[in-house]
Amino acid sequence: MATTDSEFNSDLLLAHKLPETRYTYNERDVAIYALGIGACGQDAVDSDELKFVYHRNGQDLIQVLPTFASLFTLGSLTEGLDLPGFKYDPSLLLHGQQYIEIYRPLPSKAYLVNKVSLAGLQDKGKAAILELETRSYEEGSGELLCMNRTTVFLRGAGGFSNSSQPFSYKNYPSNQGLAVKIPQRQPLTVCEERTQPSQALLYRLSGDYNPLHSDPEFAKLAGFPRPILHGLCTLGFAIKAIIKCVCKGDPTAVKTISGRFLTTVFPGETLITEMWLEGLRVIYQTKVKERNKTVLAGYVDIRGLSSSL
Ligand SMILES: CCCCCCC[C@@H](O)CC(=O)SCCNC(=O)CCNC(=O)[C@H](O)C(C)(C)COP(=O)(O)OP(=O)(O)OC[C@H]1O[C@@H](n2cnc3c(N)ncnc32)[C@H](O)[C@@H]1OP(=O)(O)O
Repeated sequence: MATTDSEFNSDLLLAHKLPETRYTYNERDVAIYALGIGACGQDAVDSDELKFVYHRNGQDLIQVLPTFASLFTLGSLTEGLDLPGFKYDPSLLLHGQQYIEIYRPLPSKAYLVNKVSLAGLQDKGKAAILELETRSYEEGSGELLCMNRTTVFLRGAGGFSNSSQPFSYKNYPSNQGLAVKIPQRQPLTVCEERTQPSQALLYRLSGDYNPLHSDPEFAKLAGFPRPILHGLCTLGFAIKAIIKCVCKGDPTAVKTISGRFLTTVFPGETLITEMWLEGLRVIYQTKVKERNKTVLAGYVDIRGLSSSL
C-alpha cells in the first residue's frame, strides 16, 4: 500500500512545491532521439526522415520532431518523486498517458528551465494514477516552449485514501488527455513500421534509463517476459507517422499531442498506425501487427492542412 511510514495528508500534498529542473540539449541529442523512434530505420535516404538526423549545410539546421519535447520531463520522475505522505515502488511504474502542447517550433539546441507541478493524483485501489505537468522555458529569453503532462500508472500504490471516498485530484480541463473515441469508418490513411529488436536499447540513450526496457531480470520482476518498449518511443513512432502521412512531413504543423498507452509493446514488433481526420484533429490508434492488439490511442491537433488531403 502507498503509505506505511506516514499518514496520507491531501492538504500537505497539494501545498507541496516540486523543484525546478534543468534540461540542456543539442543537435546530436535531436538526431539520436530521431533514430531512437525509427527515423530512417527502414530507408536511410528517406527524405521525409533524413532531415531529422542530417542536414548537408550543418547539423544546426536539422529539424526537430515535436515529440522530442517529451524528453524535457526526464529526471522529474524516473528516480522517484518525493511527495509528502505518498510512497510508491518505481519498479512497478508504467507510463499511462502523455499530453504535450507545443507553443513554437523546437530549436535544434536549447537550455531549458522546467517548472514542475502536480497535475493529478487518483486512488484507483489497485493502483495510483499520478500526473505531473512540466512547463519548459528557454533560459535567457524566458519564453515558454512547451508543456508536457505525464500520467503514470503506479501498480500497487493505491489504497492510500483516508476517507471512504477514494482520493481524486485533477487541476486541468477534462477534455485534455482523455481516451479518444475511435471512428467506426475506414481510416484516412495507415502507416506500418517495424521496430528493431534493439529499439529500446537505442531509445534509452535519449535519457530514459529505466531498466524495465533493457534488463531481462528486472523486466521479469516487473511482471513481463522480457524488456518492453518505452511508451514514449511508441508515441514517437505514431506521431512521426502522422507527420509523414497527414502533415506532408512538416513537424511544425503539430500543435497538441495526446496519447494513452493501452498495452505494452515488445521491441521488434510491427506498429500499424491508423489515422482519421476530424477538422484539424487527427485521431489515431496504433496496433501491434503480430498480436493484433491496440497499444496506443490518442489525437494530434494540427495548425493547418495541405490542400491535397
Ligand atoms: C516525468 C517523466 C516520467 C516518465 C515516466 C516513464 C518511464 C518509462 O520508462 C516507463 C514506460 O515507458 S512503461 C511502457 C509504456 N506503458 C505501458 O506499456 C502501459 C500499457 N498499458 C497497460 O498495460 C494498461 O493499460 C495498465 C496496466 C496501465 C492499466 O490496465 P489495467 O490494470 O487493466 O487498468 P484498468 O482496470 O483498465 O483501469 C483502472 C483505472 O485506471 C485507468 N487507466 C487504465 N489505463 C490507463 C492509462 N494507460 N492511463 C491512465 N489511466 C488509465 C482506468 O481509466 C481506470 O480508472 P476508472 O476505474 O476510473 O475508469
